[in-house]
Amino acid sequence: MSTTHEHQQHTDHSSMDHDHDHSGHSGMDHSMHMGNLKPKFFISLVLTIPIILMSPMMGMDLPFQFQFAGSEWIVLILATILFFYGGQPFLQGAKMELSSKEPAMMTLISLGITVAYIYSLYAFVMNNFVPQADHVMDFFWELATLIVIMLLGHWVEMNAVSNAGSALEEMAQLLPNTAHIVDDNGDTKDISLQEVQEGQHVLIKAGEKIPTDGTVLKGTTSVNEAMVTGEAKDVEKEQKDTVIGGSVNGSGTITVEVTGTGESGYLSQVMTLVENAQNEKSRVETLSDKVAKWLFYVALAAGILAFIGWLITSDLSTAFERMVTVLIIACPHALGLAIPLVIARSTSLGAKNGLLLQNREALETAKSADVILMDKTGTLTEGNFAVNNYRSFSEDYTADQVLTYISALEQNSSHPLAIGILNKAEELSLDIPEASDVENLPGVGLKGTVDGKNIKVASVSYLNKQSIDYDKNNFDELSKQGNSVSFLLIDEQNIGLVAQGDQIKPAAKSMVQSLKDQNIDPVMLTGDNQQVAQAVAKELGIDDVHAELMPEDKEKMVKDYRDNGQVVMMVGDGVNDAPSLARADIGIAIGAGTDVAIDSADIILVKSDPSDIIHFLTLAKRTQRKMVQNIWWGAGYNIVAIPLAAGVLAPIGIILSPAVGAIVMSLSTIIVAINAMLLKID
Ligand SMILES: Nc1ncnc2c1ncn2[C@@H]1O[C@H](COP(=O)(O)OP(=O)(O)OP(=O)(O)O)[C@@H](O)[C@H]1O
Ligand SMILES: [Cu+]
Ligand SMILES: [Mg+2]
Repeated sequence: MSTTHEHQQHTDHSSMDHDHDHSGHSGMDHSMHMGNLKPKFFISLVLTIPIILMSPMMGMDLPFQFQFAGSEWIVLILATILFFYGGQPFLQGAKMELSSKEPAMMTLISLGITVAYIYSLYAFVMNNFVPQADHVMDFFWELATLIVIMLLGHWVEMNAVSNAGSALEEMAQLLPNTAHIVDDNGDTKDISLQEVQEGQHVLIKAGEKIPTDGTVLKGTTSVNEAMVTGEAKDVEKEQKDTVIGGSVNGSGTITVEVTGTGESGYLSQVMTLVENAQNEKSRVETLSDKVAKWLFYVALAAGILAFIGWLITSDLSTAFERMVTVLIIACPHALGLAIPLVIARSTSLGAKNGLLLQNREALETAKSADVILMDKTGTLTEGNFAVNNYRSFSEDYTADQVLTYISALEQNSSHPLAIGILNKAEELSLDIPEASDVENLPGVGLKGTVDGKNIKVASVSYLNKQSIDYDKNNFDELSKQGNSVSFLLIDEQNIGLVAQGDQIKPAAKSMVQSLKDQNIDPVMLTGDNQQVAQAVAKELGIDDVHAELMPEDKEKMVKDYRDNGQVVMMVGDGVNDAPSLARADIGIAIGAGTDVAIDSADIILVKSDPSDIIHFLTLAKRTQRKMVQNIWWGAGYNIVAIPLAAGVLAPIGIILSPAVGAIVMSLSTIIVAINAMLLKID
């Protein structure tokens, strides 16, 4: 069985709105209902100062402390306000966790502060109203500092998380508010971006932000797409080139026809993808919540054990004190942050560098990748076909007619080969008839009806399979020169061919080498003919080549490798790659590819640059390292603190107080947060 890929459609924009208000996406499970912790932290801090001054820490009077008649009442009142006001976010979080029967971090914190508060109330009553009782140590000092430090920690955490999420906000701000619409008379008028519709003509002046996706009708310019695709170099644009909403126009003035606005625009789609990727955090949350749940029981058990142990070796009140201390100290704060912060950072870092992570699991799987299957056309090569040769084998048709018939079918295709052919037809100003009943033959070509004739555009493997004759010498010569050859069949008769050449992407060769250096075997899979495949593979240094594959063959290759126990990455762009992308352990789609491929993939290379595969591997490696580091920093605190608080080292005089525990906890939290932010890709 393959892993199920539960991708949300990247075309689902229900969560998008025109105002690009993404304030609610930071998505930390328990922080969502915590409100603004900043004022809460500062008010709690002010309340805490008199408590620290007037209440003994762990029963010890510190030099700066003072007491006067009735001061214990002030401490009691302040601590009560602090408990209900400052502790409210945690208590509320715990209520939610408990009502869903999932005790986790908030429950642990609440357990700590509630136990501290109630125990201190008990101490207060005993010390003030039961004259003959022994003095009972209260925990007001600890209660106050715990709440303040906890608030600080969560405030920092939420800040860190919303910073990680701000890649989305940055993207949202790329779009201007208005667009200059050009009407049929050539007059321009400014309208708000929401009102712009597909098909309208928009004027973009030098230096302005480009408001929508579109195709250039008039003018030339260079455009900075860095904020959208991460491509640092300016991109030259002339007639027919596409521009992306959110990129910045350089020195020229252009008029574009709008092809995508608002929600259908590229930028919105990218934002939806990022959002989906970030929402996957909730799954990680539950994972760390699971750990917290486990810790909750450990803390309870440790508390009870400490109670029993101290009851045997000491007295009841010490036993209570120790138990309370253990429960106060068990807060797994940093642990809850360890993974989500890294994922959030990694996702936004990826997005800024042209890597969209649709499925974060890919970050973890990447470390064990054994083999990478790569599609040729559009992935390793540009997919920018140019017709080098076209001819007729039949006396009834001229070469131009062959091209005309082929073009009639290709008008209905978005395959890279189709675009090359149509460009040629246009160059020759051929008059192309309409085709009807056009059907895509995956891995083969197209079929349809033109002028009442049954027409097919087919690959050489189809001819071989159907035993249709062709001039092998001529075919070999063309394909050895690197041409992809498509035949025209009329009523299954071989009428002619068109041969087109493509260029290898400049970054492909070094990418292949770098994969080999990382011990990931590069394999090329292509639907194209054997000779072209060999030529490209040789150029790139790929030894393992499989050509003339049908989409299902590609998928089967992926399956075979996986059945062999290998972890498979698959990179592709076309409809024919979609099944293999979904089947692979890590599916990587080329951003310029088809929507189906993009929807099936775990990762999208926005810039369509093969070297971003290497960047992804680097990002994955670093993310993994940070996660492990952070889990140790987070759990390390608990591993050390719980037994210390329970009094394991009491025989040699070391006992952890709740206050010191809280300080260490905050330190480990800050380390985890900073460590996550230090994740870089270069
Ligand atoms: N629209 C089309 N026009 C002409 N030929 C086509 C078309 N679609 C497919 N073919 C033929 O079928 C073959 C296989 O196509 P397919 O899309 O599976 O792979 P490809 O794009 O050539 O290569 P790759 O798998 O490397 O992307 C092509 O090489 C071509 O001969
Ligand atoms: Cu905490
Ligand atoms: Mg392809």
